[in-house]
Amino acid sequence: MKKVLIPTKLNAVARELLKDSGGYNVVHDDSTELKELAAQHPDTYALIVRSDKVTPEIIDALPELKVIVRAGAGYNTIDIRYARQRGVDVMNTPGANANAVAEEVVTLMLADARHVVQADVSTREGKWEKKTLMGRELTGKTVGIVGFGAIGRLVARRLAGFDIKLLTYDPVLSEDRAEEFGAELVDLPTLFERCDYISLHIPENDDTRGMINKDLAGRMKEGATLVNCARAGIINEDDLRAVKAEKNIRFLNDVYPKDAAGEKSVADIADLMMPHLGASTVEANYNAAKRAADQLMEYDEKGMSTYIVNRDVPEGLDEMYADLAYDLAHLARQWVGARNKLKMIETSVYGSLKPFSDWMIVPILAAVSEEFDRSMEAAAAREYLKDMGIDYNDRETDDTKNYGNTITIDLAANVDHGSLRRVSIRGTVAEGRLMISRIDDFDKLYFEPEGHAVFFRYEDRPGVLGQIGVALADHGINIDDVRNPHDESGKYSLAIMKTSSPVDQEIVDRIAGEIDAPYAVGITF
Ligand SMILES: NC(=O)c1ccc[n+]([C@@H]2O[C@H](COP(=O)([O-])OP(=O)(O)OC[C@H]3O[C@@H](n4cnc5c(N)ncnc54)[C@H](O)[C@@H]3O)[C@@H](O)[C@H]2O)c1
Ligand SMILES: O=C(O)CC[C@@H](O)C(=O)O
Repeated sequence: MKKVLIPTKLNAVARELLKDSGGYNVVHDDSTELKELAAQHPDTYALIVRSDKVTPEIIDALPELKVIVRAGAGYNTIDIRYARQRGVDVMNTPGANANAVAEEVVTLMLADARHVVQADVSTREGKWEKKTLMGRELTGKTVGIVGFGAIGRLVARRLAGFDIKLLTYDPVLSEDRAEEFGAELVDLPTLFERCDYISLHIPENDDTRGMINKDLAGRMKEGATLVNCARAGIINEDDLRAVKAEKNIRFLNDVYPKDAAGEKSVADIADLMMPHLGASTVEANYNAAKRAADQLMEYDEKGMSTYIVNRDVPEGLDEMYADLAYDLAHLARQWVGARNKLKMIETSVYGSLKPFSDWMIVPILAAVSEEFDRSMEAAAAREYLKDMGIDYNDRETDDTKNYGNTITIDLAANVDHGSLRRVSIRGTVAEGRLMISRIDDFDKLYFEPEGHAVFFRYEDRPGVLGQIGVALADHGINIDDVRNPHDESGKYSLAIMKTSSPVDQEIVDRIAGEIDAPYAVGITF
């Protein structure tokens, strides 16, 4: 029998279903540390967790481990890359607790608007504070939802009865799809400027960490409310602190860097705090537990699952080419504007990579969309593209061009006033290194996508490189490497500089303004 370890408070339905199937020996213990349990049960085959941290040490302590099931949505607590290295599949149960979170968001908004917590305390104290506890109504307000996935969409539906004006921002959402939910798709700054309530429903990852910064918080309306029932890391706490008092912002919070008792660093700026209770309803706990058990049994029956979030590259493909596709798409996404709505992806895959051209959409989509992970499947990627209204074309290629094993990725995204911004980037692997060989008309670049870099495309004239160098130096940024090719017409130049540290897009945009460069990107590979 396969041993399943459930080291967390999870509805007993998971344990019962697995036991009843006759194929599993289940250890369900929510009072012992995971580290200790791992030492006691080294023969564990499957681990079912909630927000428990699954580190390389835990994975190493379980040599028989084949699968980890996250009974929930966010899997930022699991080292999925290390799990892959160890041949361990990781699954989540997306959507199983979405309604619980959506209801928590509405609860927090209403509780704060009507001072429920203070009113209870003061009335119990014998006070009668009708004047100071004057509330506000949610009805008719403008609400912005950042991240229009399972939870974001449910928040929209649950709030519909309040006749709100709904705005949303999600880089992979089409206008039509947003409209189906009665939402207007806007860019992030607009959402922050126009909304009375803003609710965050995005995953925490390398791209979203610290995303809610001083610039965005500073755009909020006087007295507006920010709700975070997603992950703590997506808000730059100090930036929010800096603008909160000045703008009289309300901040309602469910999530923290660590899921544990003790002082909370946000306590001084949060107006309402919950101990990560978003998914903590009887119903959600049941749904997530049942889904975890069902998915595990289905995985064992079929030997695979569409819920795996850390799938590997296909057999026969050198993983470096998957990394190449990812890096090319990552740069292309910044080039067309990371926040602009993506409309089209086209690829040309040459040489021995051709058999994998279909699959390449996986790392490409992972690079351009936060919602997609490199471990997901190509079929899911195509489904996703359809859902998001993104055209995808894997072009016929002609090997007489002698491009060797190269990949070209073209992206197009909507910019302001409905026009499209396009870019075409080609790359290869040479001498065991990733190489970007072409960006639009700038050929033979042989630039290694590694570390931090800035790109400026401008009309060629003397002195521009110096200007960029001085501007970067003003911010304490050193230049490690410079390329400065001309395009085919000789009219435009591309300044590519590797830098000693990351360069904020804000600084890049400022320099771009100074040197009149319409295309300017700061990137970390
Ligand atoms: N408080 C809780 O208890 C609780 C419970 C469940 C989930 N969560 C958190 O909420 C997150 C969202 O959950 P979900 O089930 O809706 O996930 P989901 O994958 O269905 O939706 C996430 C959405 O965010 C969008 N997105 C990604 N990056 C973005 C960005 N930079 N800007 C705007 N949108 C972006 C994606 O395109 C996607 O549509 C989870 O990742 C998890 O961290 C918290
Ligand atoms: O399991 C929990 O209680 C929290 C889960 C939630 O944050 C999730 O990402 O699904």
